[in-house]
Amino acid sequence: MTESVVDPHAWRLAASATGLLRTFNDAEVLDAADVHVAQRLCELAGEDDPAVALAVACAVRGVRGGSVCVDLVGLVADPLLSELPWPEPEAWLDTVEASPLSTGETPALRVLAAADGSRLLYLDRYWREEEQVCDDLLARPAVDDSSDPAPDDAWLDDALDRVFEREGYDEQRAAARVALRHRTSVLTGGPGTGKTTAVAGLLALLAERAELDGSPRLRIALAAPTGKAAARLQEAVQERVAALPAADQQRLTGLRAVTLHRLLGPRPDTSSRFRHHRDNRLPHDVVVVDETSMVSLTMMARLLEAVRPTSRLILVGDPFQLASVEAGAVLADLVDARVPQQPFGVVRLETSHRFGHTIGELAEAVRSGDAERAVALLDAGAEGVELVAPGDGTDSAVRVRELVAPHALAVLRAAEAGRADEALRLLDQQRLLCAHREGPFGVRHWNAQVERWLAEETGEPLWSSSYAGRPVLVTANDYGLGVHNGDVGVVVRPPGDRGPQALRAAVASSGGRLDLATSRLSQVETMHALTIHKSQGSQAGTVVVLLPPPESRLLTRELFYTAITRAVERVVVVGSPDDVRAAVERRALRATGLRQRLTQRTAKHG
Ligand SMILES: Nc1ncnc2c1ncn2[C@@H]1O[C@H](COP(=O)(O)OP(=O)(O)OP(=O)(O)O)[C@@H](O)[C@H]1O
Repeated sequence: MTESVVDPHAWRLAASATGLLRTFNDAEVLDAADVHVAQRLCELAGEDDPAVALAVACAVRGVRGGSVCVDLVGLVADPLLSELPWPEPEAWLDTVEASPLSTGETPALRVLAAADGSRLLYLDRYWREEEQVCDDLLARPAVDDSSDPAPDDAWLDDALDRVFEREGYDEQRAAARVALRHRTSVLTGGPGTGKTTAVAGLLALLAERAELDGSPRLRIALAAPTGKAAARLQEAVQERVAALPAADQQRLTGLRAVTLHRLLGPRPDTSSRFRHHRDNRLPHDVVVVDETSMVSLTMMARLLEAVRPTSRLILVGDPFQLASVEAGAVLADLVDARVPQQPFGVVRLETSHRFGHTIGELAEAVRSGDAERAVALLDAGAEGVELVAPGDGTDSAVRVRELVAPHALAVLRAAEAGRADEALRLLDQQRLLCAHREGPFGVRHWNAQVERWLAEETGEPLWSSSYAGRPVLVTANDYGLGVHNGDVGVVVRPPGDRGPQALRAAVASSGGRLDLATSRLSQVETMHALTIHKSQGSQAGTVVVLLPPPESRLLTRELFYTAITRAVERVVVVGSPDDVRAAVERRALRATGLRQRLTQRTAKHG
């Protein structure tokens, strides 16, 4: 074994940092990148006050963590950071507001004075994008102000009964009524609450309404932030549409889902602008966006400027799941904004139709932050949930092996025998999820561990990194091959062929099973274990979640909720009750000002 000679923290140290920036960089509150951006901006504006440089660095740090702004007063009050020599926050903000960085012709810093008296500090780009999202949302007319006829009640009752079964679909019927009344609607709900079913029914109603009005056939866009999510949306919508009466199916033929990037039209010269924008709007009458929690502020700004004000925009998602990789939490902001004038409709579907009762209760306890209830449910070990805690009589590692190794072995046996469909089906029966990539609780460690177990069980070492039975996760879209980032597959030995070159990859793509030479799939990772982030949007029969110890800052309530809600039938949490409590109590909250802006602006005009 060779020791790593690279200090993992070295890249975080900014050699040029002095004074306050140095202190905060040494304390690992600021990264080298935060320091460098702050130094550069201050230099350009001729600002030499170290407190202003610290404020800029904190704003950059916020964006790195997914926030679009920073509440300096809240940051100073953070008990974990209380040892640091913070400036007095209110005076600090006054200094920042008076700085040439804020007062210049093209200010780099902006401060939003919220109605609750707080002041939020922004880098200019995010301030403008948030302002634009707020403006564009409020500029979209509510349906009642348009020339559309209000949906006639008698027609609507009949139509709702036709597209949603009479029994058990009241939530969806109510959601469709709200969405029909608004140009912009936000349709939220946890996993399996029937959001896609509601969307399919709603589209059928809109298509029929257009026909009754003598309008041309509706142009409908279906989009999602990632290729995988778009593929799932298409599959789910097609499935739900196929369950509608024939006339509705006719009106909704040929629906295709694409990524938001594709919808907006990528441009070869820039990755931040698109072919469709304010002066070249999208042609669609209805735009449905799924997995909206994963849409960043920047992407939402691009979308809203491209959608025609008169078209319908339906934003679908679960605001409690992980937010976008880039900064912003637009869906959560829209749901939480207290907007008196209702410029958009917000509906939440509550009843999950996917998983067992106890998983639903556990998910709800985690979502609402009730750590003791979550621990009690897991401890009771009722139908569908199990806690594997250290020191409860069984060795956790033994229990994890009991759960994981037979499943990996079953996949391997099917793959060795060339039974690709069976191997893929088995793969979806179970997932091992980790919060981390590296370290003893990380994906890399557990992938190697499962491979060791497989070698022990079969008595044959796995000589190569590609072997029959290797589960793989596709990590990049390849439109030529028809695979998407997030698709899963298994390496399979074709029946009767023992040659080492013969291995094929069976991939479960949205268009069905693909059979590819393993050499053509370059962007894949072994998937005996998967990060919770990458599992977002997928499901498995049983989910085994490995909790890191409480001091891990990665495992948050939102991450834990996402992990649990991947399970259809059973959740096994491996960790102590204290690990569970720590996960439920730690929030991945993002600072944004959109809800304040929306509330303030609608109150002003109300
Ligand atoms: N009201 C209902 N009564 C019974 N089953 C329903 C109802 N609504 C939806 N379902 C079923 O529940 C499952 C999940 O529905 P759907 O895919 O519409 O949910 P979703 O919220 O879009 O899920 P996802 O978590 O994938 O976003 C489907 O099998 C669907 O047929």
